[in-house]
Amino acid sequence: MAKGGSPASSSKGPPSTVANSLSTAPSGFPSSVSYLTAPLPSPGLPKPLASVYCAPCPPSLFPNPPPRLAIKSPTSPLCGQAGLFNAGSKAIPRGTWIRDYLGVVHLEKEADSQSDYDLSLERHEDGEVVGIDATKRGNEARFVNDYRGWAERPNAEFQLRSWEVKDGQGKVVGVGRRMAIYAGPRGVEKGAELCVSYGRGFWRERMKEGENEEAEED
Ligand SMILES: C[S@@+](CC[C@H](N)C(=O)[O-])C[C@H]1O[C@@H](n2cnc3c(N)ncnc32)[C@H](O)[C@@H]1O
Repeated sequence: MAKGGSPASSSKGPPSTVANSLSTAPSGFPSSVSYLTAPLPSPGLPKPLASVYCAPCPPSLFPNPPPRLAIKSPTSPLCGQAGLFNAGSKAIPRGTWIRDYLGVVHLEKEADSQSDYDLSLERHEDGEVVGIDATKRGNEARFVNDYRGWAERPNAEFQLRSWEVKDGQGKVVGVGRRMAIYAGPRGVEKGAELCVSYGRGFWRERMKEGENEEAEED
């Protein structure tokens, strides 16, 4: 559902209130889903990958303070579902980091093909695809809907976010990577529902599943 990009950060950052304000679930977060503040590794995820994709992000390395969000009934006609809204007092400016997409990080062979909350984090040169699934554990990012069918265009986008942790001598002692939601080129208006593009591949798979189900019913 997501593609990569890569705003890397290494030293500059907002005040440490960022980590605190991300530590509690926003209003509307379902009690049936465990609220995460950092991704979790699946049982089969090799340790070197877990150290990159699941390490907590040092508070000083978040790109900006997290905008206020709410989970509510969506603008779109998605019956009984929820969407993610800008609940702040202003528009979210273009390029603002909004949230990391948190969930269980896994290899492709562990992917749940029925999941509505699984996205591709990164494809490695050896062909291995690392995914992240927020079905049972995640954060508010799991509620972002696709723009198709109800909005003219996405107002937000998925991008890969990377950081480096350095020691006192400037030597890199750790790296981290997350799939994150950023405000799109026109920003996100006050009160607006956030929407992204999941990518055509996501919907193509859905259509195939629908066709298979219909064929089974015939
Ligand atoms: C990551 S979840 C998004 C949050 C979801 N609305 C919820 O309430 O949990 C992805 C699922 O939302 C639904 N969805 C998101 N955007 C949609 C759209 N534009 N049209 C139809 N269904 C959509 C689909 O069922 C999709 O599998």
